[in-house]
Amino acid sequence: CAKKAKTAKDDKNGLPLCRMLLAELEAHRDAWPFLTPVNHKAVPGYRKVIKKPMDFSTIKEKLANNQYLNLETFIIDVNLVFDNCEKFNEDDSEIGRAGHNMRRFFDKRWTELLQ
Ligand SMILES: Cc1ncccc1N[C@@H](C)c1ccc2c(c1)OCCO2
Repeated sequence: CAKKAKTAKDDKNGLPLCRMLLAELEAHRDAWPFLTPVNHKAVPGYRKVIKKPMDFSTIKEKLANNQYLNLETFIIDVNLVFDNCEKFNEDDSEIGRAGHNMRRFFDKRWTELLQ
């Protein structure tokens, strides 16, 4: 059969890379709104507006349970955190700005690591 393309996305190093990237996200000063699931009882409207909640602790759990096929499926969940943030929060707000900062940081890091 055709030799599988060797890229960081699907080779055996994909998952250690995900764990490293997640550790960096969790350690970031602007990670605080994203560390645990949003408590929809404390945040009116959240459950209705955000169809697929995601946060760093849930991603960590999914990594531990081997629920990510490769780096690609991991990146999709990380981007979901930031897309949910943009949908619910004003750009000019504490949480909105934290989301933009975290997305910028993440995009820079995974593209650097993939080169
Ligand atoms: C990412 C996000 N988007 C929209 C709303 C919340 C959150 N984060 C939660 C943890 C959160 C962050 C900050 C809070 C809070 C909850 O509850 C009230 C006090 O301030």
